[in-house]
Amino acid sequence: MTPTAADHHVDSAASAQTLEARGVAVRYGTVQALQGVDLTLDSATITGLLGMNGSGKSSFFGAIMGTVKTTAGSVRLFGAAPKEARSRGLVAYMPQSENVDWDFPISVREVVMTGRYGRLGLTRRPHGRDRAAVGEALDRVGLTELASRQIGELSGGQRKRVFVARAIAQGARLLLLDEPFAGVDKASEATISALLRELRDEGCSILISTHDLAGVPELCDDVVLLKNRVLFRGEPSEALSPERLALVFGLESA
Ligand SMILES: Nc1ncnc2c1ncn2[C@@H]1O[C@H](COP(=O)(O)OP(=O)(O)OP(=O)(O)O)[C@@H](O)[C@H]1O
Repeated sequence: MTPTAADHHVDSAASAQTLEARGVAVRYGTVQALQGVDLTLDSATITGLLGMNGSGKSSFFGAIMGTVKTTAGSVRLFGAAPKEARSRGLVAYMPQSENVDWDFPISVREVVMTGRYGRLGLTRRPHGRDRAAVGEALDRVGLTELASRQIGELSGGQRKRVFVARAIAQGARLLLLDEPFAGVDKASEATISALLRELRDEGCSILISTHDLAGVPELCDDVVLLKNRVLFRGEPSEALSPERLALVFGLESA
């Protein structure tokens, strides 16, 4: 088969660093949410982003997606600017549940199809291959039977799985998950964690903000401790030492 321009993009993306953030700063009026944040991510890793409320986790996700304005520094995804990486479908974002309008009249299948929008062209009319990709993604996260439901008619864990399915349908290579386990029961958390590990093993890089410290050693390969800047980056066992937790959360232990 003759290589296409799209293939060339994917090839060049494969050779570049998944994420390269240098000196990122975000400021809202007088609030300095992030300052001097450096972070690189490789493919095929799950990285936990830990920090207390207000430490800048969501702002960092926004800076990576290019939806929050940075006041200093640079972000490259697969060698491209955030907006370009987004338009190429390389990066997917799962927002915190409270930032989603669950009453919006849209079905599970339609939300997952939005992951294909970048490929649909101006008419936004799905082709057979788009419907097949959505069907496979729904199947993979176990939501096939609920595909026609309005998104508000799902449990907390099912709602999270819709976003994982959307990222799969999109073919994203970097997943940014903001609190994927909030409002999720233990069984659903285990299902979602297993799915994320599978995606990691297929080469995806996954950055997860979570307050669920107990689940971090099993899920994450690597941990970043954030307090408006990166305080620590390394193995979960080192990140979760009592001294480091005290520094970041003011806690004695996990
Ligand atoms: N739109 C905004 N306008 C003004 N200040 C903001 C805005 N968004 C965030 N902030 C402030 O920036 C800082 C970082 O917020 P951010 O939401 O990035 O933290 P977070 O670590 O994601 O918090 P949480 O764990 O509560 O979600 C906080 O002090 C917050 O109050």
